[in-house]
Amino acid sequence: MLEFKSICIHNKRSMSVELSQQNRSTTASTLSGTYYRWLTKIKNNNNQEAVSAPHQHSLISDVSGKLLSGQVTVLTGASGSGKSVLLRVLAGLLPMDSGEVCLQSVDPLHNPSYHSIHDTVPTQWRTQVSLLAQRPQLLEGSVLDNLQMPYNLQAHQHRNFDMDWHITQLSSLGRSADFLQQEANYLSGGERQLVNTLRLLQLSPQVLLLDEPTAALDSEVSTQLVHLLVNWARAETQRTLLWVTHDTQDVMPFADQHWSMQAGVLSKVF
Ligand SMILES: Nc1ncnc2c1ncn2[C@@H]1O[C@H](COP(=O)(O)OP(=O)(O)OP(=O)(O)O)[C@@H](O)[C@H]1O
Repeated sequence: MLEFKSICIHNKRSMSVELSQQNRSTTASTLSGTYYRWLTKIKNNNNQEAVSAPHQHSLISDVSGKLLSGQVTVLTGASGSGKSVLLRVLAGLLPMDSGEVCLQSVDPLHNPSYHSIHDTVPTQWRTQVSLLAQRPQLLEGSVLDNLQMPYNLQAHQHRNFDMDWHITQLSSLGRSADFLQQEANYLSGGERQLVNTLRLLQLSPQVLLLDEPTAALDSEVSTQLVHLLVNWARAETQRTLLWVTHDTQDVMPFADQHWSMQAGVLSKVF
């Protein structure tokens, strides 16, 4: 289960205003007279702007929620409303200005443990809370090279690559084992997303954050991928999915929760 509370993120403009205010204060303490009064006036003007228009400077405002184990949560909202920003924060890829994200796990003896994002090494956090990004980055080489790549990383060196598992998943996506030998550089956008998805799923994170995973796929493969992801989530009780999409048709029948993001504010639809 992943719980997040009171997350706030300001955009760069407001951060640069805050920083420049701090710099001006430091400089002003060494000055006096006209220049000091001028600096104070600028500072006050900036403060008035921030007070009169607080939401202009927030990408995410006081956002809280719970992703329960075994559940699929669908997140919708207008373009630019902050959905991807929230996913990146939960994955530990974007720092928050305030708030908490906490992962609850249960060991084989059913003892719960809690890990705060603030106290966990980022690489360790991302082995359990993984983001499937909108624009997949693949390396030069074959599909197989890309799928095997994570096992070179220290965080996954103790795991073994399972070729049979990949062939089974590819078959459910209408692809034969020959797909593994294709050059990643020549893949279509949709095929790149399939490789990216399998590359993450094989590592078995507890929380999977999906940023429009079916956007580049035709409707047949899109339906196949939705089934693959939902089946994957349901295969282990601790897994949970947070699914950002503009196309709810395929995934909504599997949704346990539906959230909506509007201008950085999260609300519950059900
Ligand atoms: N690191 C950042 N610093 C400042 N602004 C950012 C940053 N990342 C995103 N933004 C801005 O935050 C807003 C929300 O972006 P986000 O990518 O979360 O939108 P979205 O809801 O996922 O949209 P879409 O549905 O089109 O993918 C946008 O205006 C974007 O320009």
